[in-house]
Amino acid sequence: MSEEVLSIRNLRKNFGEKEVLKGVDLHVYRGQIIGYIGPNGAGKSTTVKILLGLEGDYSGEIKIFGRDISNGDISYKKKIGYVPEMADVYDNLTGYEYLTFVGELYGLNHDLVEYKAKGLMDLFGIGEVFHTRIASYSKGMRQKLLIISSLLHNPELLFLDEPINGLDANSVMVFKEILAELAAQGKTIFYSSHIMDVVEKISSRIVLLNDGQIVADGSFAELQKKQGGTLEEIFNQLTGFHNHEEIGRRFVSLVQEV
Ligand SMILES: Nc1ncnc2c1ncn2[C@@H]1O[C@H](COP(=O)(O)OP(=O)(O)OP(=O)(O)O)[C@@H](O)[C@H]1O
Repeated sequence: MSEEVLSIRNLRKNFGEKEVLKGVDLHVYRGQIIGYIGPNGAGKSTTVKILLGLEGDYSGEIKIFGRDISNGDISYKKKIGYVPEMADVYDNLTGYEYLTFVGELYGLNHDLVEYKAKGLMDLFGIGEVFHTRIASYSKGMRQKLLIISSLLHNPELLFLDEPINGLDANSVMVFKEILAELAAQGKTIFYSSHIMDVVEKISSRIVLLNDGQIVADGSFAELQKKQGGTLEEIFNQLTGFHNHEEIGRRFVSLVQEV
């Protein structure tokens, strides 16, 4: 087994009275692409925020790169990249200004960041807006900028929350290649999404969180062997959801009441 990058033991988290994470155990190894899925409100973002040190007050043990993250040493964050589901980018900056700012925060030399930022924007098809203000970027362009900013410092561990939001079909193909190549280079990727067919294709391992607990953990082939069907069907079965047709009918029926 290759190097353990992330280890979570009996992770529990409450918001007030509500227990949101109910004893999560997870061990992630170098080069894995983890598809981290689950219903709305299952606790996926909460897990990721705790791992990133953005949310505290949890119980259990978390080790990243072999070190307990509660020990006050935050140097592990230098080797992490993060694409949040929703991010405020600085609209008044240009792509160039934003990326060089982020790169320099990571301690990279200005010329190197500028070179990488321009090259990565060119490759992602947005090079022509390098010196244009972000305020005028389309949704997909902003998303590409976020992806690039998460990778400038060549992180070992990447957290991606709905990273393909707004990306067109061609860009999604490029992005899938980028993920496969990063994993082949030994990077570890934690990928949260509700787009099941993409998760099914890109993940080397799928972890399904339901109501604060892991209810499935394995490759798509392994899950399919146990449950059968597509990942969407496996998701429906394991989260006990069978009444979409009835809900859809009742929803439209209520819409029609005027
Ligand atoms: N800051 C907070 N204060 C109180 N409750 C919170 C807070 N953040 C999250 N929660 C609650 O914790 C639960 C898990 O939320 P979380 O955002 O982790 O879910 P998720 O699995 O990421 O959902 P989604 O798929 O909708 O993004 C929800 O019930 C949510 O209301």
